[in-house]
Amino acid sequence: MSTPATQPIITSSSAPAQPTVVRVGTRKSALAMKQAEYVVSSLQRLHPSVRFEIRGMQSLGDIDKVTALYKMGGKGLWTNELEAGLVARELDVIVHSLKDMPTVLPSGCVLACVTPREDPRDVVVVKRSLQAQYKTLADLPAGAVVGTSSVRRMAQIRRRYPRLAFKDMRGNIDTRLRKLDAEDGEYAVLILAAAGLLRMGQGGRIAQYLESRTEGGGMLHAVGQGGLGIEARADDQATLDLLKPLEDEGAMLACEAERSVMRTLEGGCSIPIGVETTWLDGDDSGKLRLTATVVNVEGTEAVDGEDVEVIKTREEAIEFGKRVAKQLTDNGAQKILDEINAEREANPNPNPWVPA
Ligand SMILES: NCc1[nH]cc(CCC(=O)O)c1CC(=O)O
Repeated sequence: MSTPATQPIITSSSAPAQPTVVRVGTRKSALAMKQAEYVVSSLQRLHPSVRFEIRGMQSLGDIDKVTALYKMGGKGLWTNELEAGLVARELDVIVHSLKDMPTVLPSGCVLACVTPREDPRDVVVVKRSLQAQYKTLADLPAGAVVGTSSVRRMAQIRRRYPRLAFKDMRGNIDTRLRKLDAEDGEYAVLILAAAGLLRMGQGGRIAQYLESRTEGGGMLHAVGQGGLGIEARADDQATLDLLKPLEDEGAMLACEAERSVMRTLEGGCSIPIGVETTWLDGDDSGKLRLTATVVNVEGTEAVDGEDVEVIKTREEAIEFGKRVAKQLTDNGAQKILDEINAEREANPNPNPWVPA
């Protein structure tokens, strides 16, 4: 059979040809656009002959600012439209805040690359007019209002500082800072991710870093916090090859372990879980410590788990995450998870849960 003249000549090399245009999808928020611009400029330097185009898309979570987030389903709220575009081949990659990326991806989609991680910790931001008086959570007087929509953050802080009050706070980072600083505003502090503030050039607003060793009470961050995840189609080898050199292996392994804890525990629903991962004894030891906590909404109960293992591959990271998840369920996390799920089904929860 003769080959029609219009068909490309297939060479013996298995490497797919470089694409000429790569369409990069992202949410349209200022932070998401900044993150996509960072990824695109890094890719552009690596691959000068490829054209990278950013497509900002509004997600359901951005468009509907009224419906309580938990009623909109939680998982995938920020990413469903983008993934539909990826599957339909209208996009070639998606740049996500890893923490907003579901732990289970649509069939045919993969987490292709995790870039170097920004500081994963949560931080305290103090209202401008109170900055001279208060530097840390421990400084705050009884009844001071902490702004956060995250059950994970609220429950962990409430456990250590039961005298503080909590109030929902939604919106993009700039909106939240404006609401915090408003003269007639009721918030004393906000809890935010260091990463978002740093990327938005607002690092100067950070008053206190929260972590497991924070004096007065530890705080574990969200799964994937501070990381950027790049999603692509599993069968798009040419694009996967373009992304490979951007990967930070240490960040990828740590984030895969964190995501595995979450994936193992969550079943059908997102859950309030805090984590912390640390590479021990220098970069080359391969020894990863993973700490995790599951908290109840009231902040009265928490179940903790921790382990150290040598992790060299993605598969090992995922198995490690499963073992820490098992430790959490062995220690009683299932009771907390069942309560959260039962409450969610039974009653339109006045405290919408935001996966932050
Ligand atoms: N929940 C929203 C969200 N998703 C990603 C970030 C920025 C930090 C990051 O990359 O983890 C934020 C803001 C925040 O939690 O303060």
